[in-house]
Parts: sequence; structure tokens; C-alpha cells
Amino acid sequence: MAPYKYLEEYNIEITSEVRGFYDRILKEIGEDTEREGLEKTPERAAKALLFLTQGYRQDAVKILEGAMFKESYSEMVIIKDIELYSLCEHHMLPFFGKAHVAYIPDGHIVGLSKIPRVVDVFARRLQVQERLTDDILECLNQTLNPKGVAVVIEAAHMCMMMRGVQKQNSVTTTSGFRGQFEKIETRNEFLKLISSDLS
Ligand SMILES: Nc1nc2c(ncn2[C@@H]2O[C@H](COP(=O)(O)OP(=O)(O)OP(=O)(O)O)[C@@H](O)[C@H]2O)c(=O)[nH]1
Ligand SMILES: [Zn+2]
Repeated sequence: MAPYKYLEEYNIEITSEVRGFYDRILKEIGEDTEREGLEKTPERAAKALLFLTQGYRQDAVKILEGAMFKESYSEMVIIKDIELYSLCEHHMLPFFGKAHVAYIPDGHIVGLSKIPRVVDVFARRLQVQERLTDDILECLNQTLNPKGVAVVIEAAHMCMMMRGVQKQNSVTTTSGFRGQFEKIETRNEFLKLISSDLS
């Protein structure tokens, strides 16, 4: 990742470019970009889009490596109900829901907050839910080298709600399992714990 100073300069430059594109889009849909309510909208929209896609400029491996600790604990560690907001790459509309992540350490544990941070790094890009699931899974597997890792994502897609097929209540579930979670008993224990209020 670029040093902070350069990242800031990059952000200012790209915000101004994207602001220009939003200005053009507003005009194309028939809006008056001079009216008071819209005066700052291109800039706000540009900043929002850059925030929602900041994952492209972040390094999930570094986030994990910065907080790995030698520890002999070797049972399942589960962080469930991690809220996530992403953008579908087909329509650039939000999909949002929860991620449930587990790993079984093999000599190293990781700072708990780093797991939701990794979820955000991959969610804040243009995604499909399947690839988001795999990105989180592979990053944890390759960086922590755990005995096993599991990721389940449940999400609602605005492109299926506000437009298109217009289904308001459908939820999409994706999952991925590596190592010991490929064994049915371990996987079932994880699935049972994420559906319980006590895990
Ligand atoms: N597999 C997958 N599909 C997604 C995801 N997000 C959106 N989609 C789908 O991407 C597909 C794009 O299909 P197209 O037929 O090219 O686009 P479209 O004409 O806008 O399709 P409709 O949404 O059915 O109106 C749609 O079926 C969306 O539901 C995702 O995360 N995973
Ligand atoms: Zn979509």
C-alpha cells in the first residue's frame, strides 16, 4: 500500500475525476446540477464511491500479519454476525448481510478485530457474493495457515429487490470450507454454533 501521504494525494486527485463523471451523469438523467440540493452531490457521491471501494487500496495480508500471536489454543474460533456491505459488480448496487467466519489455529491466533477488517477489505470492492466468500477464505487460509477455516455469508441483493426480479425477501447464502472444516462433523459443529445464540 502507498504511504499515507501519497494515498491522500491519490484520493484527492481521483475524487475530483469521479466528481466530474457524477456531474455528467446527473446532467444525463435530466437533473439541474446548479440547483441548491445538488450543488455538492457529485463530490459527495464521489467520496461515497471511493469509501465503498477503498478495499482496492488496502492490504488484507498486512492487516492479519500485524496482529498474529503465537498461542497453543487449537479449538475453533468463531466470529459470527459480522455485518457487511458490498457492491455487486453487475449493477453496482449494494448487497448486504452478515458474514460468519471461523478458524482453527495451528500455533498462531490473530487479533479478533482483524477478521471483520479483512471482511471489509474484500467487501469494499465490486464483488459477487461467491468471490467475496472465496477471497476471505483464501486470505485467512494462506496468511494464518490454520488447521481449518470456514466462511458463510448471508446477503440480500438490492439489484434483486429494487429492480429486475423485485424479490424483497430472498436471502443468498454462500459458504467455503478448508482443512478440518471439510470434515462433516467439524463443519456441522460450526454451522450449529453460528445458528445458536450462545456461540
Ligand atoms: N452469482 C451471482 N449473481 C449475482 C450477484 N449479484 C448480482 N447477480 C446477478 O447477476 C446477474 C446479471 O444478469 P444479466 O442478465 O446480465 O443482468 P440483468 O438483465 O440486469 O438481470 P436481472 O437482474 O435478472 O434483470 C443477475 O442474475 C443478478 O441477479 C452475485 O453476487 N452472485
Ligand atoms: Zn447486481
